[in-house]
Amino acid sequence: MTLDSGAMSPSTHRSPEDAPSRTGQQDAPNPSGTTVEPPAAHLAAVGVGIEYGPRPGERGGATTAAVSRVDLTMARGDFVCIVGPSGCGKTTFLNAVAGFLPVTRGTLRLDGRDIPGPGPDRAMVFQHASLLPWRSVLDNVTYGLELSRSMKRAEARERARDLLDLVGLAHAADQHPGQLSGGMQQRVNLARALAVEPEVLLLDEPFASIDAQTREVMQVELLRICTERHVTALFITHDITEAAFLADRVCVFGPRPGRIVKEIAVSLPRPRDQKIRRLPEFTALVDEISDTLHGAADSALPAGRPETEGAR
Ligand SMILES: Nc1ncnc2c1ncn2[C@@H]1O[C@H](COP(=O)(O)OP(=O)(O)OP(=O)(O)O)[C@@H](O)[C@H]1O
Repeated sequence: MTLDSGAMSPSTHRSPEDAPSRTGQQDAPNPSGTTVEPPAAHLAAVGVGIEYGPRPGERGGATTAAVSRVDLTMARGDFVCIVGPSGCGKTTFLNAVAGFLPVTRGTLRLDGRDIPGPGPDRAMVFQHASLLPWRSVLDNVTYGLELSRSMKRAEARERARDLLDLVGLAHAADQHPGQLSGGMQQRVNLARALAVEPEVLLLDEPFASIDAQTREVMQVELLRICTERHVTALFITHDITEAAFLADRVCVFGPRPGRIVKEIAVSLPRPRDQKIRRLPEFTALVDEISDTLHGAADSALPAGRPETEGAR
C-alpha cells in the first residue's frame, strides 16, 4: 500500500464494538434490566499528579508540579489526542505512561497493573526521528529487535521489510537516513516503533516538523496502521485540526499543572480520509476544541496579561 493514496482500505473501518470508550463510563442497566459491564480499561489514569524534584544544583529545592489530576480511561484500540497550552504537562504525562517517570499521586495502570518502567508493550514516537545515520533504513527498523534479542536476524529483517512496506518505504530499505526527506525519516521512525509490536503507541508531536501536505498523508496512514494492528494510541499535538482528524476523543489540558478540562468525543465516521475535513461537523469540532483550549488558557491568566502560548 502506498502512502500517496488519500483513501484508506475498507479494512480500516471500525465496528460498533470498537466504538470509543468514555472516561467515567458507568455500568448501565440494559433494557432487560441486567447491568452491562463497561469494557475493561486497557490504560487507566486515576487522579494522576506528577511533580519534578529540584533541578540539579538548584538552590532552595523547589519542586515543579507538572500534572495535577489526570483521569483518563482508554480501551484497547482507542485513539486519544491530547492538546493543551505549552508547558501544561502533556509530555510529562506521556512520559509517565511510557514508564520514564513515576507518578507522584494517583494511579496509572496498564491492563490493571501499575506501570513499573519502560517496556516493549509501549513505544514512543518523538517529533524528531533520531535515526542512526550510519545504519541503513532497514537496519534502523531492526535496531530495537536486535537490542531485545527477541528473534533471529533473518526474522527481524523480514518483519522490518513488511513494516517498511506498510509505511510505503520498501524501496528505501537500503538507503541511509541522510538520503531521506523529513517525512520519510518519520515514516522509518514509525516503522521502528511498530517493529516491537507495541500494544500502545505514544506519539509526542510526531508530525510537527513535517510539511503540511505530507503531514495530512501521514495522518491517514497512521490511522490505517493503528486500526489494522489494533494499536492503542495516545497522541500529543498542538494542531487542533490534526487532533480532530485523528482522535476518537480529544482531551484538552488546562494550564500547568495540567489536568483534563474537557474530554471531547469525536463522532466523525471511520475510515477517515481528507474529504472529512470539509464536513461542517469537522469545522464545528475544531471550533469546540479551540474554544475549550482558549477558555482554559484565558481562565488561568491574570487580568491584562497577554495570552499564553497555545495551540496553533
Ligand atoms: N526534568 C524536568 N525538571 C523540572 N521541570 C520540568 C522537567 N521537565 C519538564 N518540566 C516542567 O514541567 C512542566 C511541563 O512540561 P512538559 O514538557 O510536560 O509540557 P508540555 O505540555 O509537553 O509542553 P510543550 O507543549 O511546550 O511541549 C513545564 O513547566 C516544564 O518546565
